[in-house]
Amino acid sequence: MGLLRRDRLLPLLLLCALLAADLYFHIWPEVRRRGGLLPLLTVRPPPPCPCAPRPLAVPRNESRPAPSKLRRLFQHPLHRGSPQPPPGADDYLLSGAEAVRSYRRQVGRWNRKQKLYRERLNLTDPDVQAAQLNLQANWLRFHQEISRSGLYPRDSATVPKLLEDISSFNTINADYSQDEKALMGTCDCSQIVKPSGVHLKLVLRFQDFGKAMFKPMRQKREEETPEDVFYFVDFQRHNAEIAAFHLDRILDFRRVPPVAGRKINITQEILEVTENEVLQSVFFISPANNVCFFAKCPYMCKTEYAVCGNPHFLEGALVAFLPSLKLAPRVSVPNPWIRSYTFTGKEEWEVNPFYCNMLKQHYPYNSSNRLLNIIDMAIFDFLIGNMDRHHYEMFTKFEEDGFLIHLDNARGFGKHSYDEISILAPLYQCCIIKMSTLQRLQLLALAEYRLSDVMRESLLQDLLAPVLNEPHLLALDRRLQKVLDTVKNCIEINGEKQVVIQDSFKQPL
Ligand SMILES: Nc1ncnc2c1ncn2[C@@H]1O[C@H](COP(=O)(O)OP(=O)(O)OP(=O)(O)O)[C@@H](O)[C@H]1O
Ligand SMILES: [Mn+2]
Repeated sequence: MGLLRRDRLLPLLLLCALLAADLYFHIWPEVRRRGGLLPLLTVRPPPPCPCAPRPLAVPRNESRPAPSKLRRLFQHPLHRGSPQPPPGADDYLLSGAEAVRSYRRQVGRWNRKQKLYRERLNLTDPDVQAAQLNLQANWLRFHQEISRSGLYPRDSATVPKLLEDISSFNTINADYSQDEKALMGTCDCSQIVKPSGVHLKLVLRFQDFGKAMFKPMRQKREEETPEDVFYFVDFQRHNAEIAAFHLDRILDFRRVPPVAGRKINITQEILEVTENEVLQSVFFISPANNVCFFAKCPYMCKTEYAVCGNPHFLEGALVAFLPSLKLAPRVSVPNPWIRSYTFTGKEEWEVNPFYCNMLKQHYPYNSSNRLLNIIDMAIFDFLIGNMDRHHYEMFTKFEEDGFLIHLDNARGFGKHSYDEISILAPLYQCCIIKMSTLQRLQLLALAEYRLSDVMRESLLQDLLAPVLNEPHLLALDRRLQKVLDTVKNCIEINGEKQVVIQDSFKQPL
């Protein structure tokens, strides 16, 4: 036998043949295409020619990212609005000291409860540490920065960090939300703004003691809501929650709490951290070996209402939690343009062409910014295609003229090929709009700041990008044009002075 045995020689020959084939079919054509071997080895710039024109100030560079339309939009004077005085102590939702005291007590209660729970189950994991309140935590800053002007300041440095936290932090607890507990009779219902329908949403608590509402994926981005589905039985869409937050920020409303998308390991981040036995009991393994959980509800608890990981990971939206109702009470107000939640019913606004005139006679729509705020909300809902705005919430601290909180946008972005014009009823029936809103909408209709472009760019920041598919993005431009046409119509009939309302004196900070 020589140095190479036959059984070793064969693979070696095969390798040589493969290398030769690669050389012949791939490398050599490339060498020829580039004009010989030399350029492959040394890529030298051509010598400068003294007679050549000087390069332009901004040389064309393929790798340079396109200039950010979003950044330019946020810097535009019309988008920024007129300068406002900085908020005073009374303009903030929370008193800093009181909030910290309350959260400290909450952390103390949590640690005591944890200790009892662990003792009861004889759990002796040495790694478990008591929770601490970090005064620099982004969720706490977010709460402290809520003011009369909105849920966060215009140039908030906290929001991007908070989004990062909720899209990456480990959870230390998972539970049903208070409104779902109310349905099951396990909490004080008087504290609940509105007991709600049963969906698969959960409240997750993170390692820094912050909380977020988790709304899991129920419908893929590419699916459109079928024509025959009523809006009130339509799915909740996690991507709609994310996109609505970005749109709200682009419109500078700042009335939607920060939302981030994320893939959650439902076994580790929910099942293994929850102490709620009911929640533990709704987990199961599907025939395809995926971990799933279903909605626990008083009437229909079927596996058809389940969501599943793949096998553990499930996409969802995480909505940053607002301060508790105890710390910052909120009221829930029925939307005057509420829809009938039956198959055949009609509400008064649908049959009475003078509905707005009638409404304007009555508190609170007779003497405040409230009607203008409702119209902002209608424009927002029309853009996202949300017909499910039955109520809106407000912080009681900010009284009549406070901003409306646009919670729950999960029924938006259902149909991209259809525009539900009746969502704009508040606008075309009242024919008024805030000047600041109109100016921002007009900016977003210009090619330099096109709404679909800034939305596409903004949504790229999310882990679940692309959050919206192209048809939904393009629908935004089409709908924006319809809003502007509606305003134009109003102006033609009533005159600009009647329609476009200077709101800067009341415009939040
Ligand atoms: N980010 C949040 N922070 C604090 N509370 C919240 C938050 N999001 C929602 N809630 C509370 O939970 C309630 C239900 O939330 P949401 O509407 O998003 O869920 P839902 O399952 O669609 O409920 P519904 O059937 O009432 O529409 C809200 O009315 C609100 O009081
Ligand atoms: Mn809802």
